[in-house]
Amino acid sequence: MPDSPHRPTLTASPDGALEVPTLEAVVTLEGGRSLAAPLSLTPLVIGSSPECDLTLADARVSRRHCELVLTERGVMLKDLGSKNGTLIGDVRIVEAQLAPGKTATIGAASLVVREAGAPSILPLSTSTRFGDVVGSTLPMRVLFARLERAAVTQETILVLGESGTGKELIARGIHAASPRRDGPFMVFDCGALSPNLVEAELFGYVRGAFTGAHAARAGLLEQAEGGTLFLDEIGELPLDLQPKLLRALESRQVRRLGSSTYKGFDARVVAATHRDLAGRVAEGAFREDLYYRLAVVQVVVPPLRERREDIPLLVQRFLALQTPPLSLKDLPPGALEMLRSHHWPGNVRELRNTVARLVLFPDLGEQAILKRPAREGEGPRPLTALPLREAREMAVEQFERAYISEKLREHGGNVAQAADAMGVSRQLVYRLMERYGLQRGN
Ligand SMILES: Nc1ncnc2c1ncn2[C@@H]1O[C@H](COP(=O)(O)OP(=O)(O)OP(=O)(O)O)[C@@H](O)[C@H]1O
Repeated sequence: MPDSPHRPTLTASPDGALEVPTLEAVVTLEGGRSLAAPLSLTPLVIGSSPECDLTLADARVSRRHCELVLTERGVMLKDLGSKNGTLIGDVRIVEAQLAPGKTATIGAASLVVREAGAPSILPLSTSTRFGDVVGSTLPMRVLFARLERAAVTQETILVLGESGTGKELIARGIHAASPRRDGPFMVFDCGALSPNLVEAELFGYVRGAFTGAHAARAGLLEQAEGGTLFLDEIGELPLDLQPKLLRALESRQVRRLGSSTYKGFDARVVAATHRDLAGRVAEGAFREDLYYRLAVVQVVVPPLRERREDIPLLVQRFLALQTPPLSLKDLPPGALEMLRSHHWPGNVRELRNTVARLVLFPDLGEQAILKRPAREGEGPRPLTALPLREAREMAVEQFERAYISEKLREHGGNVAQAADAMGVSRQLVYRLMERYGLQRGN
């Protein structure tokens, strides 16, 4: 099929559906052989690693070299920090539009996008929110439509997306939109505890099951009876516990630690991770059978930089939550533009914190975005200007940042030792370091 003369983008039809052009990425290798893969709303990763969507056996191609994704702005090509770069013409790009017919170069291979059939139609939510999750861009409304349908069922849902994109908020939204809304909503971070504690926490134990088990205790699967259990960072679940969780999900029964009998439970599981779980399966770090069991419905939350048009709506929401409620006109001049143009590696969480800082310190300007420890004088007094929930979250963040920095310093930057001293897993420390922009030497 010939390349379309127009730029292929996503278009919403008046009846609330999204028309998605059917496109494929075609890579032509040095010897003339070509490989093709379909493009969708989720990124297509190209690289030399076998877990990529398109694998190129070329020494000049990095393991995860670049990715292509269909957006409202057209097909976007993004370099993933490759060693030898992704080029359009002679220009090494970080992120650029790849119009049909234009050629990009990766190692010795060329990459083009072409139409591969009639457009398909995806359901699109008519709402710009799902629970407390707000978003008006097309990928978010496609996501909301899937969530609306899946929430009312009993199916397990796997939520994928970078840190701070709102995965936990989505899980809360699923619970609130489900027939289980009057039951409990419980959260468990699979990477926060040491492996033996994870098992006791999830499955429970009988009295005397281990030293310190003075009384029997129900695990979270039982505690979430009639409600929803949100398993955050499921990718960190220790490998040896994975068959046990799979068995529990399939049989709807748990066996407490130290017990020989199984007991039924009635909790719906929503799991999330910021990791590429399929990649973890390929590496052997996550069991394939559990992955498929969890991903009965799989949704991907796009990073904020891929839906910048949502920024004003999100900012509006965070301002409206202030006491007294504020609006966009209360922001310092130029602030919205500055917020729109930032890259947001910490996604919506970083945006929310930046808005809170701008409200507290309107003179900060661009500095409001910088990740830095709180300055002298940015203590408890101004936090009272925020609503309780946000003030509490900011206080916790300030505390965690200072606490982790201090522990890392005490242990000469050794994450394993610092994690031991804090009584948490190494993965959690790495995650928090990433969240707060901390380095071992900070
Ligand atoms: N679309 C959204 N609308 C409104 N608030 C949002 C949205 N997305 C995220 N937030 C807010 O951003 C913050 C981070 O969201 P959340 O904790 O759900 O992210 P996450 O993806 O689970 O992060 P992590 O992977 O680090 O656990 C929360 O305060 C949440 O309320």
